[in-house]
Amino acid sequence: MTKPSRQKLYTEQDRDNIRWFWRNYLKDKTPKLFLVLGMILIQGLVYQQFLSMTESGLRVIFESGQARDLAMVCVVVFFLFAVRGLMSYLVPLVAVRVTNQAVYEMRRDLIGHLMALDLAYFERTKSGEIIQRLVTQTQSLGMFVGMASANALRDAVTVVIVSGYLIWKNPILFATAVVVLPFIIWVMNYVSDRVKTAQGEAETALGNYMNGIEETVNGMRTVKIASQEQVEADRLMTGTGAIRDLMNRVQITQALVMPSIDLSSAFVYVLVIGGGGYMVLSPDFDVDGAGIITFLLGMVMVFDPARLLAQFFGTVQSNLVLLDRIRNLYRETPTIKDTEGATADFDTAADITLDNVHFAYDPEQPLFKGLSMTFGGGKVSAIVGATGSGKTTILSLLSRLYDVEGGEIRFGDTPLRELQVAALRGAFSVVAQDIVIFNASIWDNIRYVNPEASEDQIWQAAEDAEIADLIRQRGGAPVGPKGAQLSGGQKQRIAIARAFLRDAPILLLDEATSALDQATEERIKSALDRLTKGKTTIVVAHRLSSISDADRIFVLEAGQLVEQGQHEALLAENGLYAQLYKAQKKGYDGG
Ligand SMILES: Nc1ncnc2c1ncn2[C@@H]1O[C@H](COP(=O)(O)OP(=O)(O)OP(=O)(O)O)[C@@H](O)[C@H]1O
Repeated sequence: MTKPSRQKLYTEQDRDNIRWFWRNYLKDKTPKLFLVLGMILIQGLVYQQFLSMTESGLRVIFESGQARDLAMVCVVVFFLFAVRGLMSYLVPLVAVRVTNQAVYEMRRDLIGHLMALDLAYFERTKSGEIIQRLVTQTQSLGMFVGMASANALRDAVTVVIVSGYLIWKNPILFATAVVVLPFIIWVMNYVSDRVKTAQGEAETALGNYMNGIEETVNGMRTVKIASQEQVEADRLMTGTGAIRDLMNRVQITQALVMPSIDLSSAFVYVLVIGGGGYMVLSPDFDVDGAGIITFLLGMVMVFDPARLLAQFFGTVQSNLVLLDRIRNLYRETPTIKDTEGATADFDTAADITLDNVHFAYDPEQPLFKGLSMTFGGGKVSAIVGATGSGKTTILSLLSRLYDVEGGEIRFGDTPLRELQVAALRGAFSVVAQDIVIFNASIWDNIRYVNPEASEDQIWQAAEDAEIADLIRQRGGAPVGPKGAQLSGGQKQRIAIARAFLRDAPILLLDEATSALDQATEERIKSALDRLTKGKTTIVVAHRLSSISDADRIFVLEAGQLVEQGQHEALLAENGLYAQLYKAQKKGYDGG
């Protein structure tokens, strides 16, 4: 039976992550890092010189030398510490810039990478997790790399230089003093190991917690109407509790470091005083009182940085976890991107054909198993069908929010995959079901799709979408997060105004007028007719009366095209379309 293997402290993955971090965020800062290193070396040397001066000073005292010599020693010691003080100021000054620049670059790259990822990634990843990476994890990691590492390096240099000096002065005494080293190493290993596991769990818990906050805040309307405030509060509190327990675990484990070091230092001092005292008293050793006092002082100087260094190694593990989490995001790669030789040049007025298209969100439940249909260029096509039949998905496939898994979509003769993604999407105006409204003025919300548009063009788009009066009323007031201060119909009119303003050659209208009252819909319809003129338009609508004059109507049922044709012909066929139409008509007539 094999022993369960202990988690390795530095896995190959960690090493790879560190190399990646170095290459991307530190390598170009090498001159600054060398500057920091140089200043840190000076700090270490100051301690060594201080020890040597102290020993001389003590000898002056013990061996009743000149008071002038003593004054000289005092001046030099003061000067040495002034130099160390200056370095202590300059090191963070440089290190802070390195840190903040690294955080900035990390965030810049993460944002860039995030923007390139497929929509599918955002549909399966909790937003809390993304926020956490962009906000807290990058910050902590940057702080660690910049400040914490500079401090650790200073401590390490101090430990090495002062220890080196002590070994040179008295190797036997030094050897006696370091017998506690294996114990310290064991404690550090134990702590690091546990911290690493707990930190990983704590990060996950924190991500869930942030996500919970996001969901609750966004869903506050539903939460309140359903009187679920307590349930939501409890859910968040469960997350908070988990974080508290995990952070306790991390920090309590880390707290083991200090007492073990204190205890070890006590051991060391006793050994040095006992052993050193014996050496002074014994004629076999050439050691005097000044030498021993200086040695003890040296040990004190080593212990503090050693203790900080030990603590630092505790935090290395948690930061390796953070580094891996951030790196993980880069392991997500976009699949929807320009293929080699992709063209921006295609006939936007051509027929759009779905040829034997296969697609599944979930491999277990394929949605389209060989769907074929052609949307006439410059014509109005409508897609109807029961909810969940795949109407919106067709629109998403046309704009390559997802890729088809089989078959092909073509614009004229050009396959969709051979088009540059940006050029393809630039050819569409979309009024989607889930309208995204930003917390800015209505005006800015409309302009979003075409920042270059002139004031007149924006007013015209607003007039066409019947939202101009509201702009005049509200002025520049922001509309609340996600447009919370607007009605559903007002949001829809902003979306329609955007479509007017964008004026792209292909128009996708997904339930574009569903939230409007019949009177407004009628008014907007004539504007929409103007908008769709000469454009390839694809309309998804539940209200069949709104699409009855479409050039072609496609009827979908569970991902399959069951009927197609014009309104009158479909009614005459007396199939699914006729059934849906009659049912709706009966509903409207109140019969
Ligand atoms: N992002 C997604 N991830 C997984 N499944 C999805 C996703 N979007 C839609 N689906 C599923 O795919 C099917 C088709 O969805 P689609 O939105 O295309 O339907 P629809 O006909 O537009 O419906 P509705 O009329 O309700 O808007 C549904 O069963 C839906 O649950």
